[in-house]
Amino acid sequence: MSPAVPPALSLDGATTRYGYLGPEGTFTQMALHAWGAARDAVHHPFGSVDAALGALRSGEIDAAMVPIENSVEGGVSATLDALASGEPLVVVGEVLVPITFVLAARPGMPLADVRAVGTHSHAWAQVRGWMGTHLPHAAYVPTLSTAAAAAGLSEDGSAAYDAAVCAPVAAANHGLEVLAEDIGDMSSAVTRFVLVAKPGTLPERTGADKTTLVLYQRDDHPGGLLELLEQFAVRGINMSRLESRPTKESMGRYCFSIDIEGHVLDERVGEALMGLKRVCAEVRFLGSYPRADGTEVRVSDSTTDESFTDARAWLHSLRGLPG
Ligand SMILES: O=C(O)C(=O)C[C@]1(C(=O)O)C=C[C@@H](O)C=C1
Repeated sequence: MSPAVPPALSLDGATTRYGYLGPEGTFTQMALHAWGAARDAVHHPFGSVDAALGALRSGEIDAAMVPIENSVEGGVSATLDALASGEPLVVVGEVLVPITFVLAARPGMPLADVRAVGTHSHAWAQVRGWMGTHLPHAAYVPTLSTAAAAAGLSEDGSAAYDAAVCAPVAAANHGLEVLAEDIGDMSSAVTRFVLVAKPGTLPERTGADKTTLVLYQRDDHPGGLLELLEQFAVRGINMSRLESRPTKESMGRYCFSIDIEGHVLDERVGEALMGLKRVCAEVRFLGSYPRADGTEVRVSDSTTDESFTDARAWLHSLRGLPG
């Protein structure tokens, strides 16, 4: 799978300070390498998504690579929630990384003796079937990342688990022995990562773009979600992700985290955003950026830029205004 081609950003490769969910050996670090971040740039590992995005907000780093969505387990709540509130941040690019897990332990540990396994919650969800078959009695110990689980085994022997589910590179980095390879339940598993920056960086329109939004409703009423979605439907905009997340203010209050196909500079996307601005309590624009898979957006004749500008010129003529 080919990684995203970095767009023209004001993030200059050699001097950019990149943060990522670490430590070394995470899938997130692989995403940063696949993005093409210059090896001589600063690559700063953080212990959590919140810590990486916090450092971005405080100006300690210029951009952060974080996981947002996995093809097996779905959205990464820590990322969705950190982007949905607080000081605004924007996505400037995405990377897709194929996910392959190994089960690794200190040298000499037989598989039959593994009583507890440490890993990231998203990784555990992707190996549940394998664990049920091969280690049905093993307890699960959550760690902040898959590489943190591997690192824990190589430390002073105090880890609360005997084996880690991690990337092959993390096992190698820590001198661990691989007890089993390719233990993911879905061999096609992919995680989507986003490079996040402060607002002010708008990647160029490529014709193969995505826009990410978080929508807050004014109130709860029949057809409320339909009212939001029809803004896309009537303008021929395809949605590629929709998730509801609690606003955390009270029970039953949700916001909607959405990816649509297209760029904020596309007329149809701009018109949809204006429609949402009218009907929502808040529209949080989380960026327009090139799709990692490069698939061009299919646009019907009635929703091209030209059809919108023609219609606007026609309205202006009815109003006696210049085109
Ligand atoms: O723990 C890691 O290695 C990560 O990069 C995090 C993460 C995730 O949040 O989904 C990334 C990819 C895998 O799906 C499992 C864990």
